[in-house]
Amino acid sequence: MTTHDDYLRGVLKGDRRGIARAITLVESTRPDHRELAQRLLVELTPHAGKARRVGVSGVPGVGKSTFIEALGTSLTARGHRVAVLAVDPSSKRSGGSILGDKTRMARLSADRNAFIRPSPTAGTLGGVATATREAMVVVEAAGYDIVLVETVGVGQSETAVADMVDTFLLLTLARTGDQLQGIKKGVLELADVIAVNKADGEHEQAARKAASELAGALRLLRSSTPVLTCSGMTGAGLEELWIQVVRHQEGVDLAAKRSRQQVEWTWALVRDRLLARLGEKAAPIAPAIERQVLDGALTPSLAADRILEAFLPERETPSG
Ligand SMILES: Nc1nc2c(ncn2[C@@H]2O[C@H](COP(=O)(O)OP(=O)(O)OP(=O)(O)O)[C@@H](O)[C@H]2O)c(=O)[nH]1
Repeated sequence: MTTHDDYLRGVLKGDRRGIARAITLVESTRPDHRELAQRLLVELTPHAGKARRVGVSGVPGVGKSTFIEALGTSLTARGHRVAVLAVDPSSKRSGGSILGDKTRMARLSADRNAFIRPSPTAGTLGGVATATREAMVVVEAAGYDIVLVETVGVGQSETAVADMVDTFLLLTLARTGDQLQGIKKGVLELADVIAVNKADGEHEQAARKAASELAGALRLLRSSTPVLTCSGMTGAGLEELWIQVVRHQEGVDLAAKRSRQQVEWTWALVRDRLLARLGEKAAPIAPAIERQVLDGALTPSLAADRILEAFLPERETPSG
């Protein structure tokens, strides 16, 4: 049986197998594992926090794997240690699109200064995001000084990733017509740096034009988010892009941003767990109450009180 000290030593030694085992532990939902994981995280935390944390987002097909492989190898070539984590609540880990999948980043996964971990499969976004945040503590304590967190450009996972990184990078593609139309507005607000990817060969001109249009549109929105072009395939623009990432981090109060993220994360966990427990407690009475609402015997407001009464020992609900 692996003890607390084994996990701790494995991670601090920076040994890949030890890191992988510790991440498996923090991803586990078994109560005894959770307890061991939290003890481990408390001890690892003082060793963590020294990495640059960068989120990488973009719709499927934008070229994230190729991009991360190219950026990651250029960073390890400059002496960095790069960890790639992922948040993809839909991942099944058996075929299909699994973020952070090693087979999609063959060069980087063979690089001894890189560590790639696919998205945990815990199910809910909250669960997956929590496991990834905890994995970030593990890889940082193990000495990785750059953490790239990949996410799919769909659903709420981008917000979850933006909440755990210092800089959120949005990859997009050149499109004809209105550049903003193809990008969800909320995601634009999350982005600290935007890059029009696949700016190579015959696409290069279109990518440049798209980037300048997008920059113009952002200026109208009073945003100063830098917009660049790059190519994961040729490596063009990656150096300038990394300069912008570093510049962004130098321009914000990182300590304050991370403190805010920790507190927000705490409350997000409270909400998640409260809802989960409420769901468990309410499960036996829920069908009957729902039926009464549908029959008109209960108003939704009274029904909500009934459900909360099953959860709270005494009537402490804020409503009426
Ligand atoms: N021309 C060009 N093609 C690229 C570039 N990057 C990726 N591609 C191609 O675009 C397709 C998708 O690239 P992937 O790197 O797998 O990325 P993705 O589709 O975002 O996929 P996931 O990482 O699975 O989300 C592949 O056919 C790549 O060969 C690039 O910089 N230039």
